[in-house]
Amino acid sequence: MMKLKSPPVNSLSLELLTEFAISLEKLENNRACRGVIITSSVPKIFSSGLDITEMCGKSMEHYTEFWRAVQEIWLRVYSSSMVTVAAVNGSSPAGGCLIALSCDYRIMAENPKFSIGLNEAQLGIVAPFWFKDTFVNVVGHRIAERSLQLGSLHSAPEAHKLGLVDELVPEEKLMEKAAAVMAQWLALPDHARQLTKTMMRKPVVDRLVAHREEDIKNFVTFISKESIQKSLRMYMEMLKKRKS
Ligand SMILES: CCCCC/C=C\CCC/C=C/CC(=O)SCCNC(=O)CCNC(=O)[C@H](O)C(C)(C)COP(=O)(O)OP(=O)(O)OC[C@H]1O[C@@H](n2cnc3c(N)ncnc32)[C@H](O)[C@@H]1OP(=O)(O)O
Repeated sequence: MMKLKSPPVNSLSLELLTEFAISLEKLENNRACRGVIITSSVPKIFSSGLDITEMCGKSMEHYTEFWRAVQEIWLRVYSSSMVTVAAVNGSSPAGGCLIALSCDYRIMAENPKFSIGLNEAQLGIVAPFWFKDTFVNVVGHRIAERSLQLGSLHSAPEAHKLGLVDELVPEEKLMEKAAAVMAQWLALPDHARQLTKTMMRKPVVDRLVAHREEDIKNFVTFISKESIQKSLRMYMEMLKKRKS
């Protein structure tokens, strides 16, 4: 099991992304480890997505390093040879949702206060093509398009209805259910499951691998624009105001 632990809200900072990638690599290289459940040890939050402070007021070099780390974590989770189950035990906007979408199966706590989705448009930013492709592969083109254009965050019941999560279970049963799903998936021979997973996901993975440097350049150019920086600053202010 891998538990995201970066209070208060599990923002995906460069440090957390780097630790996450190293832990995944260790598991991937351990022949005895055939599956991983990804969850959070922060109450009510799976992950608040990418750490916005990493994308605000920093240098081009920093944005480059940060975006490479974001790409890396997606590549590792999405193309993992292990069975990956997301036990979504709290809200999961944007980058947090991407991690869940990149797993093989998603189980979410059935709490209507928890929400999940790719809400980038609400921040005035655009989800890159590989976020979009991952989303489309889970929910289909029409639902993904509407949800992305509106930057929707869906309540747990709504997310289940749309197919964004596979199952809802009472909060106290989440880990038990995740273990049961893992056992079901691990009952199959690894090689057949792995080859099938690769067949389904390879085109999307290959697309980023082929355009990785271009994608970094696009991100750095986009995020460095003063208008985008202003939107991000306003969003952070809104988060702080909402609190007080
Ligand atoms: C055309 C070419 C295109 C190329 C473009 C390429 C790429 C651009 C796309 C980049 C992709 C970005 C994806 C992302 O993940 S962006 C992040 C999106 N995340 C969010 O919108 C979530 C925001 N947070 C929340 O909604 C809430 O915090 C919450 C997660 C629901 C939790 O609520 P609550 O428990 O009430 O906690 P607070 O709101 O009080 O937060 C506590 C604390 O944490 C700070 N914070 C929250 N989220 C983030 C974050 N993502 N990054 C950094 N900091 C965050 C919040 O400001 C509070 O701080 P203070 O205690 O200091 O006030």
